[in-house]
Amino acid sequence: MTVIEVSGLTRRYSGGFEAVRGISFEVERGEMFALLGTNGAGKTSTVEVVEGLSSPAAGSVSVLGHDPFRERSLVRPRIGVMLQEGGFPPDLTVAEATKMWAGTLTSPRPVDEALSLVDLTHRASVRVKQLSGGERRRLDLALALLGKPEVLFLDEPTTGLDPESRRNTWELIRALLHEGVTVLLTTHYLEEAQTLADRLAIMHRGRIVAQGTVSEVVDAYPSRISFVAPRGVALPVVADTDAAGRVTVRTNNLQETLHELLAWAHVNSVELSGLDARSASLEEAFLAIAEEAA
Ligand SMILES: Nc1ncnc2c1ncn2[C@@H]1O[C@H](COP(=O)(O)OP(=O)(O)OP(=O)(O)O)[C@@H](O)[C@H]1O
Repeated sequence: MTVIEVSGLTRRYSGGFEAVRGISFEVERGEMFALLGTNGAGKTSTVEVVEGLSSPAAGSVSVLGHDPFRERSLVRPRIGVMLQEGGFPPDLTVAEATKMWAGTLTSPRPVDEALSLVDLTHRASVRVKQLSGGERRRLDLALALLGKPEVLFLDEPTTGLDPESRRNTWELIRALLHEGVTVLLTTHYLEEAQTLADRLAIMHRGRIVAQGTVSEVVDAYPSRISFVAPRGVALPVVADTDAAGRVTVRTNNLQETLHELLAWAHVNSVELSGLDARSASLEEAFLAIAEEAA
């Protein structure tokens, strides 16, 4: 079932600037779709329209089968938005802020449950202003989850989190996806998208310049094999060697090239020290795409 459908979406600001220029993507139930892009690419401008905060200048958006702007009252209770800085009176405690937010919802989770999901139970009686940056981010997530949303909008959900909290948040998001929650993620943190997203789109200047599963996007970029070989040996493959003698081979067929190299090293008794072979990362693909697009 398609939960989010964006077709030919264009968003224009007063003054005529087109921040989003005819983009299309779909997100299925229980799937995470990540919107990535350079600064000013149009991610926030897109997400705001999908959340129903603004109407498109052209094209259409559907969330859970409804127009999120014109039928906002039907869509809003079923979505959760993780805001950047919830904007609560800083003197409220964590429990009070959560309770206050719960008061605006029709059938919220119990406050204790929402806080426990994000590991903030032990901080329930602390004032919001006394939380660390990472704890505040987790409170923002608790508030987004309070209404048991079917669709969750996450904007940089793990910024400022320490590695353990980040892992825990990823686990929580995975569990939500498993339960069938649909997630639209925007992030600059490419490892997060690579780890969690089923599919993603990379935006640049209002357009989608690459879209697909992580491997579809990444596979278009060469894998890399590197090692240090004894000086003077003639390698069986095309390679670059840096001043320190480290050899880098780029290939579109990692398995084949690696096999060829290892067979050659074996037959010729050549030691490839510090051997490392890896597919392109999402970060490398992103940088290459951003460079090409610019
Ligand atoms: N209210 C506005 N009026 C006019 N232009 C705007 C407005 N809001 C955003 N823009 C412009 O629209 C473009 C897209 O901005 P947007 O915030 O959607 O990008 P983004 O991809 O979310 O960027 P970032 O990664 O920096 O958060 C930018 O050029 C921005 O300056």
